[in-house]
Amino acid sequence: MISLRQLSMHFKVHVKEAGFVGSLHSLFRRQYRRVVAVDDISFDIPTGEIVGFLGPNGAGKTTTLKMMSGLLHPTSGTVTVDGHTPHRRDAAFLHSITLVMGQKQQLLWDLPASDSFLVNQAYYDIPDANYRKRLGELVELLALQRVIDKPMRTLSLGERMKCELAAALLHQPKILFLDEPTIGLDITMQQNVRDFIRDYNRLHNATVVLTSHYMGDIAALVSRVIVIDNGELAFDGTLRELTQRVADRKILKLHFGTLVGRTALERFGIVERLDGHAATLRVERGSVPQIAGAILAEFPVEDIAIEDIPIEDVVSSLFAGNPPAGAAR
Ligand SMILES: Nc1ncnc2c1ncn2[C@@H]1O[C@H](COP(=O)(O)OP(=O)(O)OP(=O)(O)O)[C@@H](O)[C@H]1O
Repeated sequence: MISLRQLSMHFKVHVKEAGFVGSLHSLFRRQYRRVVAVDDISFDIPTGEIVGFLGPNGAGKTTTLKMMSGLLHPTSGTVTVDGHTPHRRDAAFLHSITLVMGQKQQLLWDLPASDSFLVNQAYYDIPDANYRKRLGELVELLALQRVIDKPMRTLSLGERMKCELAAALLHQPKILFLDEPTIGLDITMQQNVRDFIRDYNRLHNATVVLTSHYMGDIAALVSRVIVIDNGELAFDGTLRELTQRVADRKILKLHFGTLVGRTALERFGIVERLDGHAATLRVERGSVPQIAGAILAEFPVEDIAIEDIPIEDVVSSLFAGNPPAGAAR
């Protein structure tokens, strides 16, 4: 179980004055600005859950992950991970977690991954038999057979990411902090990494906390999303609840018995698509029953379906800096 209580992180940032004279000034009279990266966040994550962190750039997601994995000491509040206080970084805690940062490579560039794996074996004190078994499983699951003996610098981005994941999981952590694990990967490789994370979660009942800008990762993996905006908790619930709360519109998919003109349909909502007898309309959520009724009365409708706004659209509006209205759970 991971528990955050009123967790905050403030950074003190040196403010430099502009120009040469300003730089001189700053040398003698240093001025600081406070950046509130995380502001009074509380939530619990039970063992075995996969949680997605969403929010615009600079919202505080990575800072929260760093506090949960013990890289940063919170300014105030508490975080406990399976009873450990992360920033104390005691051995039992370090053995139970892993942190993978998609933007930051941790394996040595000039060495093959197999050498870095041995370093991790020594660091985590993994007995030989266990090491060979786990490595075998990871190499198999991630299809790394032809990759691990080549120097990292000769590998593709996707191959490097898979090696990073293998190295990060050799000690079989129960808690995975994954910061943009699929960044820069092509679609097939993203899918492979996603499948792998899901399998690992099921196999080991591992808790996974994930940030990603890729909707595919979120939709495929997480049962719960936590939205952070401007350092604050903006939403905590399921993807479906998020869609319902954020989207003030719904989609009407219609199939008509005859051709229907665009202008006739525009009276009811935004026409997203009109293709022969098929049309897609975006309509106000609250007016769906009246609009559907009026369309059915006016046109020869053969089929009608009412759907939520695609989750991709919901999330891209979050990343565009329009946080969901409504209080956190
Ligand atoms: N070491 C630091 N010193 C000063 N400010 C920092 C530091 N680390 C993060 N920040 C600031 O804290 C805020 C939150 O940053 P953070 O990296 O946690 O956001 P994020 O949600 O992970 O963003 P992104 O999606 O772009 O990775 C930002 O304003 C960032 O500039």
